[in-house]
Amino acid sequence: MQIEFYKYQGTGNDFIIMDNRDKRYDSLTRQQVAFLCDRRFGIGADGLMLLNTHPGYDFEMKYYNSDGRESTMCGNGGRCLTQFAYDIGIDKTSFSFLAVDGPHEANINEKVVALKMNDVNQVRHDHGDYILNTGSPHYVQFTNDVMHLDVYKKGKEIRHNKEFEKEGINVNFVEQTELTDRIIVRTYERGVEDETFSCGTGVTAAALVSAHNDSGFNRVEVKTKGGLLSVEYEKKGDTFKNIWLSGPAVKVFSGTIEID
Ligand SMILES: N[C@@H](CCC[C@H](N)C(=O)O)C(=O)O
Repeated sequence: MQIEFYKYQGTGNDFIIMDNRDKRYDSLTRQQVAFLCDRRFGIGADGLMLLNTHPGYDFEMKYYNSDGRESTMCGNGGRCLTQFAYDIGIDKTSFSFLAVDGPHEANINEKVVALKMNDVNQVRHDHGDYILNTGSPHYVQFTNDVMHLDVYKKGKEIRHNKEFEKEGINVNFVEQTELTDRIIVRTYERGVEDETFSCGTGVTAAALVSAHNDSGFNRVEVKTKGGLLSVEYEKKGDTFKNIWLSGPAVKVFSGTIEID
């Protein structure tokens, strides 16, 4: 089968995207997705997305991790897919799309793609660390000197501990900088089973638990290995709403590939 693909990245979190409005890629197998995402034998990416149609929405997002399995919400993926929708002619600046965790809004403004995330109503406190779901499950641990941390080793340990082994969890290491509204985040992603350059739902989780205003509006700037994102939200206790994740989403290249 010949595949027409597009490669996008959002702060270095990279994705293969396929236009599936005519359903031609409906029967992709787990092995085929894993092959396409393989950085040596395939195209190479952290994940793969199909842009599907869905009544009442501009499009539907289907997301697979690089291990070939369909997974939960991907924040950078949602931002890249919105830019892709615009690039293929869905000519809007405000989109509404359906993802695995429900409806999302997204806006494009001067090369910044902003994605509205679902409200978060629960944060679990775990020995000074945090566990929360921002569309995907996240573990957040604060640390010093995050750029020198062995994220692969430490992230893998937490992801595979008894509690998380079966479902998996994404693990974020966060450094609070001297500026109250700026943090640095590095993430070990389940399903990639490695550190990625950025993780949108992870950055969101880290920004929520880094609030500098406990009752009201917050804006947190987040530095990742692949660039800068920002997260805006309203906080009341452990509930968060009007959460917007914003940053660049860029087309890298497109092409065709033959797969068995
Ligand atoms: N890179 C993503 C998260 C993708 C899903 C994650 N690997 C999982 O399976 O939970 C993002 O930008 O949010």
